[in-house]
Amino acid sequence: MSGYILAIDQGTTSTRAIIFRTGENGLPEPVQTAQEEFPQHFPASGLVEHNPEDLWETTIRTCRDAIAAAGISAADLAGIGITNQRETTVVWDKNTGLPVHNAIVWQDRRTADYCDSLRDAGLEDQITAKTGLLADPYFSATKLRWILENTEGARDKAEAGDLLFGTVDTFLIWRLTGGRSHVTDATNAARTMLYNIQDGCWDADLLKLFDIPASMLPEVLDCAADFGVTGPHVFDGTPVPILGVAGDQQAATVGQACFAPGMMKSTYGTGCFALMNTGDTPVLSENRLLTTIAYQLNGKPAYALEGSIFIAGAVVQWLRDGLQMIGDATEAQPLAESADPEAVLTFVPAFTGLGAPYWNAECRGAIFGLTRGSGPAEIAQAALQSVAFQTRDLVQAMQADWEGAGGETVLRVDGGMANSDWTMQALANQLQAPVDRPIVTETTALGVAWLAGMQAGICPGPEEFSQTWALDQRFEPQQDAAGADTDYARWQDAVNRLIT
Ligand SMILES: Nc1ncnc2c1ncn2[C@@H]1O[C@H](COP(=O)(O)OP(=O)(O)O)[C@@H](O)[C@H]1O
Ligand SMILES: O=P(O)(O)OC[C@H](O)CO
Repeated sequence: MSGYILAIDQGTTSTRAIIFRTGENGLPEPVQTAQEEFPQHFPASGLVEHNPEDLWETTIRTCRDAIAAAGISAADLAGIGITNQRETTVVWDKNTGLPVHNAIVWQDRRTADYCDSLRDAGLEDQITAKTGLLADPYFSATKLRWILENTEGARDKAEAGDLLFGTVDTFLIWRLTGGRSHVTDATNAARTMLYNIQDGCWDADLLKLFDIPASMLPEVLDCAADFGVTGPHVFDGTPVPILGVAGDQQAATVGQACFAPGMMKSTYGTGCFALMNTGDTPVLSENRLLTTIAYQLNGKPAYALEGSIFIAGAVVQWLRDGLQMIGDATEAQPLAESADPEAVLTFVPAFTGLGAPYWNAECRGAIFGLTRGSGPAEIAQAALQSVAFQTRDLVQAMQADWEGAGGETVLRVDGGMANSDWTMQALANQLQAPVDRPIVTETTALGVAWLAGMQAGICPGPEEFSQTWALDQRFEPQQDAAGADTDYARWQDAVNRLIT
């Protein structure tokens, strides 16, 4: 059966709407994309906010633009899939529909001191056992608590049942359905630090710990489910069902067809997120990785180990916007290739601290080894190489954590920065393992389009879908292991200097 699916990918720096057409083989193929960047707000060092109205308006505009550009109408859509930047926290008044504060973005570190106090009080182990996460400002719970504590009148309104909480998927669905659906999926819930991934429910102890009224929380559904139907305000009166939802990194895991335990993907967008499927058992990390839900179908969660790096493509954005060394992200690679081969700069892009496996919220970025000869090319090369070193940190931690990660590791890559061949080659060199880039690198949107298509009955099940995954290019290691280790030791030394 064929049909059209609209995938909404609400990311950290831009919103995309992509129309997929599902052909006879069941593979949703992208036919049109509309994309809009929106403003980032940095009220102070380490603070990152989005205006929720920007998230909503770019969503609506890109959806309408993509539908028009594809030459179809909303009535042709079998369903909508939504994937989103995770953890970012929105609180709104259910009576007015208006947010009470800007969205606090996943990168925001304002609750670092509070997280330190949780650790000092010995509460991190309990949090990890229940949620698979660490006591870090990254996750929604402490951001939500901060909004209730610091926004005038919010606590009282929340206690009275007037405020709703959501990650970005939930906020968009609430708006799309005209306030009729207050829902999320298990993958987004798993990033809040309020959801018990072992028991599959909001955790009463954690709600008490963070002082969050249960009435604020959305209902948690599978990734392929009936999330609601768009109201008449969205597509000129045509109702379209929302049938698939997953956090963007989990959607990419699905889009990369990492359905078997041991399969791993890494997505290079603003940050970098590596997820390894560990099957139906949550593997608790001993190396400061996260345990999360990769996807949940028919009430059954598949778990993953996750390594989260806060700055990957964002380092290229900094070369472009901060240093104005390049005019476009695609110029980073040719610039890096022109670097002096003898230069050994080491760039630790800890602009908002370091994520896995270090979890240091206070440290900030640094470039080591600068000489009079260091210029834009050498800095660009070190910036791209930092992504390879950070991924090696994660992959090594996964291998140490779980025996299922042994054997030959093949990393499937995607996201904007995966388009840089130089970076992907540096990655294969550091991992001493192949790196596979698929033809469709819009895996995030693909994953959620497939989830929605499966729920609509126009896409096949996981097995058939995984057979449609197609390789664009495999990067094999070209550097010997000793050389790669020497480079990596330089990185480790640089990180140690920053965090000790
Ligand atoms: N050819 C390229 N080389 C290096 N970095 C790139 C390239 N193309 C895109 N990027 C980087 O990838 C990121 C965009 O990727 P994308 O997957 O759209 O991210 P997000 O969903 O986080 O907004 C940007 O940070 C950009 O700097
Ligand atoms: O917007 P992205 O693609 O950088 O993804 C953000 C992550 O979901 C944050 O956990």
